[in-house]
Amino acid sequence: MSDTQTLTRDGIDAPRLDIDPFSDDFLNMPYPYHERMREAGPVVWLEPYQLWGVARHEEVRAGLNDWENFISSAGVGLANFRTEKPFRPPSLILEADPPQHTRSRTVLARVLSPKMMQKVRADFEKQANELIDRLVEQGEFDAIKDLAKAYPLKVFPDAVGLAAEGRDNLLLYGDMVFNAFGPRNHVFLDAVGRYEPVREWIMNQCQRSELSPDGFGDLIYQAADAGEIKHEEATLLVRSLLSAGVDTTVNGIGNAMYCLAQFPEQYDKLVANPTLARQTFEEALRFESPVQTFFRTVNRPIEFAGTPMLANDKVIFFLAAANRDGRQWKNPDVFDIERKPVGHMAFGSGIHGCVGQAVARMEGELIFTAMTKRVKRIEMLGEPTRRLNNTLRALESLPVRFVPH
Ligand code: HEM
Ligand SMILES: O=C(O)c1ccc(-c2ccccn2)cc1
Repeated sequence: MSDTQTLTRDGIDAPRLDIDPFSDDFLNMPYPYHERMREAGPVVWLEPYQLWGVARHEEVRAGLNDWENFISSAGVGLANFRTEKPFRPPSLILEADPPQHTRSRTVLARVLSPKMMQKVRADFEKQANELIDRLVEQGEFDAIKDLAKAYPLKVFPDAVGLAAEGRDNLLLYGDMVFNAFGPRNHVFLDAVGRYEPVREWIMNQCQRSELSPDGFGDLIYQAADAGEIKHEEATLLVRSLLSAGVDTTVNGIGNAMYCLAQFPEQYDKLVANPTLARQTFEEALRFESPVQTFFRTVNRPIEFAGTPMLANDKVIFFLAAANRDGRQWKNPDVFDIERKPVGHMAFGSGIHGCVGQAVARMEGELIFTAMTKRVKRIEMLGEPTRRLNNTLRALESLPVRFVPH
């Protein structure tokens, strides 16, 4: 056995690939690797981590919709909670299966419903308009720090009912949460150093006493008052909002800004037809998916896409690969805001499909609508820099100029 060859399992009835989806090379530029995995077959065996990879749209969708064979309660990262201590107390919604998941989902689905969005839409719209006004005034700025981070960090914690102080901690926490789904590589270790000081702060913000009345957070505690869930469960569900509700939209908006800055003819189309704002955000989610991957754990011996799998096997679903699968999309590698990217996997699919997607879509729609009214052209002033994360596709900086109408 050469020291480079990893110890691998017999009986793998699928193409074996020596691809490490958490290497810097993969995280910096995943698309060639996605292509290799899609072309190798519907399911591949990734040698470095000894796990299954699914990269084609059809099989990603099918796997995420089969929650009984591909479970979440053993963790949706590399770690198997049946054999390893989770890095934090498991989420009562993400890292849960029915019936626990069902109770949590019912509460969060109500709090984050399109009906609730109508209640906060005016605030989100006012903040979007004021922010874009300021950035047009400023002219040159960093589209990540001054726009993609600034907007979600203002509107979402406001809606949750958080105090104004210390909100940058939400970015440190989100970076940690999404790194923790991956291996303990340098990306994770760098993040865990920054996370220690904020762990306690995050849990304090989830206490009912810290949340303003009738915000999203307080509404979760009201569900506990009504006996739907326990009060200690409400605290963890507020943590879910803080874990998943910021770093995701920051990168959804950040990646969309990069798409519009890279392809100015697409921005021209948006300016000519601002009703395409929502669809533009959707196409950016497909083309440059903020959430690239996550896992499931095989619950019992099964055959999936013709491949036998064993209980406790880990399966990684490449959402971003599914979103550029030529079996599903015409010209998948083209950013085209006139495409209707229905069926993309950026929000997942099935019972765990993103419960916050109405919030995310509203943030995207309002920011890009505000921009089209004021900004004639977005000019890139230099190359962006990337923030490597085990799960998220994220930019660190993107220097741009807004040219007003
Ligand atoms: C562009 C922004 C967003 C993206 C790309 C995104 C993506 C996703 C994905 C892929 C999942 C599925 C995870 C799985 O199947 O294991 C998910 C679940 C979830 N998302 Fe989002 N999300 C976004 C914004 C949000 C926001 C704004 C919130 C909160 C307000 C949120 C809260 C959640 C929660 C609580 C879950 C777990 C749902 C469940 O397990 O039933 N997300 N999200
Ligand atoms: O309930 C939580 O704490 C939580 C919920 C959702 C996520 C997540 C995971 C993968 C993709 C998108 N969102 C993370 C954390």
